[in-house]
Amino acid sequence: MTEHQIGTEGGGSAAAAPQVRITDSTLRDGSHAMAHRFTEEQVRGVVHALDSSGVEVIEVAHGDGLGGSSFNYGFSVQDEIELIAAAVDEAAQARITVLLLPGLGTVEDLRRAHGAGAAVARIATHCTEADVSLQHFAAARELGMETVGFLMLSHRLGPAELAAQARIMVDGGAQCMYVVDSAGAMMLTDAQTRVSALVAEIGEQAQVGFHGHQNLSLGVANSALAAQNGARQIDGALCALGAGAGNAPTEVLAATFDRLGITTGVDVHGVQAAAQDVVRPFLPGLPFADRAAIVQGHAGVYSSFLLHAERAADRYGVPAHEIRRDPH
Ligand SMILES: CC[C@H](O)CC(=O)C(=O)O
Ligand SMILES: [Mn+2]
Repeated sequence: MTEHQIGTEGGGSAAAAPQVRITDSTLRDGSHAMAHRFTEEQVRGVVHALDSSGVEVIEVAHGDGLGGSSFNYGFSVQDEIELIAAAVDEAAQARITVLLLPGLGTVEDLRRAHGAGAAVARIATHCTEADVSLQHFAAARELGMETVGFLMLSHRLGPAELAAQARIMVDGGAQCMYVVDSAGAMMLTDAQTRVSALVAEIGEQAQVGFHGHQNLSLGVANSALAAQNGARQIDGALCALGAGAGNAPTEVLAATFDRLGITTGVDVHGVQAAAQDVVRPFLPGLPFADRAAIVQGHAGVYSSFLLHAERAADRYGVPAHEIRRDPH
């Protein structure tokens, strides 16, 4: 085992801080699969269930982040600041996080989210564009928020180049840097080598995280390998609700980490109940690796394009998987 590996052999007493922090993104990434139609009642139900299961960080925003509600990306049915405030009100111990894509969301949006009680700011850029996030990290730190950097479509850069982009965000104020498999395209070694490279580059100053999608059904396996290679923050969503074939399911991550001896502080049975009894009843359909989602994972196409491809498929009578044609 290396110094970054964890699990049964690494120990961890009952009183110790969890080895991995699970951030649940049902109410943000899951918003893509809901066509951004979350209601306050649904938000309160999900937050209550996650919070009472010990999930420490819960993400709430439009699927494309703060300010995403628009003609281009799809309008939210209820204003995201109202949903954030409801989530903050409902949570007894969990902190609410928001995602912001510079250019889509603004520093002013971040201030509003902070004003509604959001405590963690996750700033996301394409994996080659870390430098566009600097003013947003500065603003988040000034507001006293915890900061996380999100390098989207991380499969598009090799480990060393990705680590160099992570370094830019850490120097700008990020306290954790995520390897983000937006397309669910990463093979097992892709996730391992990228997480290891980030740990080597920024591990002294910041944590490393992993966000996996299920397009090739590797989100959970990649998340487990990420944790075993030094990632300390891992994302999930109840019932896998998320863009493309969905995210690594929170309830499966919790059970898998438990079996691996990796502590998360999450009640394994509580999140299963949250998925089955709270989220499943309002799902429009179960996230699934159908043909269009597999094509997306195979070709490395952004998962949030699925909804738009499906709408275009309906409109123009062309199969969604052909719109996102696989170059391989
Ligand atoms: C548009 C934001 C995006 O959905 C962020 C994310 O979750 C990802 O890249 O996977
Ligand atoms: Mn995602």
